[in-house]
Amino acid sequence: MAAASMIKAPVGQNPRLACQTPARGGGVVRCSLQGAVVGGRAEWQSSCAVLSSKVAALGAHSAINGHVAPAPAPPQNGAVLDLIPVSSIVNGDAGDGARNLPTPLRIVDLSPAPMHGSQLRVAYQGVPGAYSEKAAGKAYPGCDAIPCDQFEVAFQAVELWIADRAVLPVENSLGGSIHRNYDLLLRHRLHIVGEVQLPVHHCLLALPGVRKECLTRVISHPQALAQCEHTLTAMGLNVVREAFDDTAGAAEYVAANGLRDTAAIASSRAAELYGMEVLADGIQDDCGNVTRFVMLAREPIVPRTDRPFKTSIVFAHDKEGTSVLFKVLSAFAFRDISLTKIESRPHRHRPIRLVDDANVGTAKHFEYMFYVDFQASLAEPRAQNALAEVQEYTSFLRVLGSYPMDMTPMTAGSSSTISSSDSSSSS
Ligand SMILES: O=C(O)C(=O)C[C@]1(C(=O)O)C=C[C@@H](O)C=C1
Repeated sequence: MAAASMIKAPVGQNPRLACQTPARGGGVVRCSLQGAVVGGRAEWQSSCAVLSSKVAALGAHSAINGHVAPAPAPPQNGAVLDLIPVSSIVNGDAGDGARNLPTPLRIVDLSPAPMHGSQLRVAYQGVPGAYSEKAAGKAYPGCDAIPCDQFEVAFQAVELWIADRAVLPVENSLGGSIHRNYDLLLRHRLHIVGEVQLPVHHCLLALPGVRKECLTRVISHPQALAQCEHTLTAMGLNVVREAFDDTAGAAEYVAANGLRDTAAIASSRAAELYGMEVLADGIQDDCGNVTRFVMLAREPIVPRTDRPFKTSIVFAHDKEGTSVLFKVLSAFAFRDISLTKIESRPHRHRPIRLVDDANVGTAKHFEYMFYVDFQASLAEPRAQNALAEVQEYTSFLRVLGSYPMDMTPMTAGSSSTISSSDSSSSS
């Protein structure tokens, strides 16, 4: 994996944000997989079927990224884009006279990649040595891993064709959900095309020669600090904890500034990269510490039924009471579809709802977006029927992706390669 220089967040306003945010202005939209407005149950089912066939057709056409259907190119100021392979012209399919014609531009030629090559470019948050970089390598062996200084930048790198995929953490077995990425999934239009689970093995790193007793501070990513909290206390260290953007970045910071009173929590690879010493190995509070990452792409993959799939959705409702959530969950329970995750996040545009004076006027309700992962493929009729039913109960529903489950056994320290339909075709 080659590492590029880090992509930084653009300074100033982001003109793309408005069109990337669904349900803007406080309203709720009814949308299908592609964000189109749809109506009742029958329409939902037919749009599922239409989408499946469209994606399948595109997938068959794709020569760029294996099973992932090619996305439309970003607007190119009137440039004409053509997916016809150059070889069909050069090989004479278009007649002798065509041999001297200029070669048509292809989508891949227009990519503003900093390291343009044949490898898949995968954006992750952090600097080399971060766990996210390792997850990118596990998801897409041999990829060009592109470091980004923020999660948001990794999303934009894919949207702007600087990267082909992003690999981002969404939950950890000790620290729980990484809420920022749930919010970003909703604000951006990328699709989840896979998941990868990474055992996370933390080390306490300090400059060579520094002893534990000299430490007054430990810095790391908040998730890493949370995952080591009990061990740090049990070690008897008299240190303050400070949050840093990412684990490897914390190690780099200590090394670059020659801080002899500060340790970083990071990987052993970060120790090697930044010339740090490992003071303690395996300091996570649980030896089975695992972080789940999702792989994101501009286009969805073709849902299949020949292997275990997971589907991720997000929904909101505007009806009073709690029965909506109960009904939604029952739509899966009645079809024997297991849920693997449920997460609620405050509704960005409707965080509080005031009840009017006639209803005493003091009650305030928080409103939520619900994220649910369930174990079924969107190609299965039971999943389509469950979603059709969910749509009847909700005011907003979006499918974030239907993708192969990471089935690798989670033994401590294991980092075997997964083979999803997306990753296996990309390396
Ligand atoms: O800081 C890193 O190394 C990361 O890759 C980020 C991150 C996270 O956001 O959860 C990833 C895995 C670990 O759980 C700790 C930190």
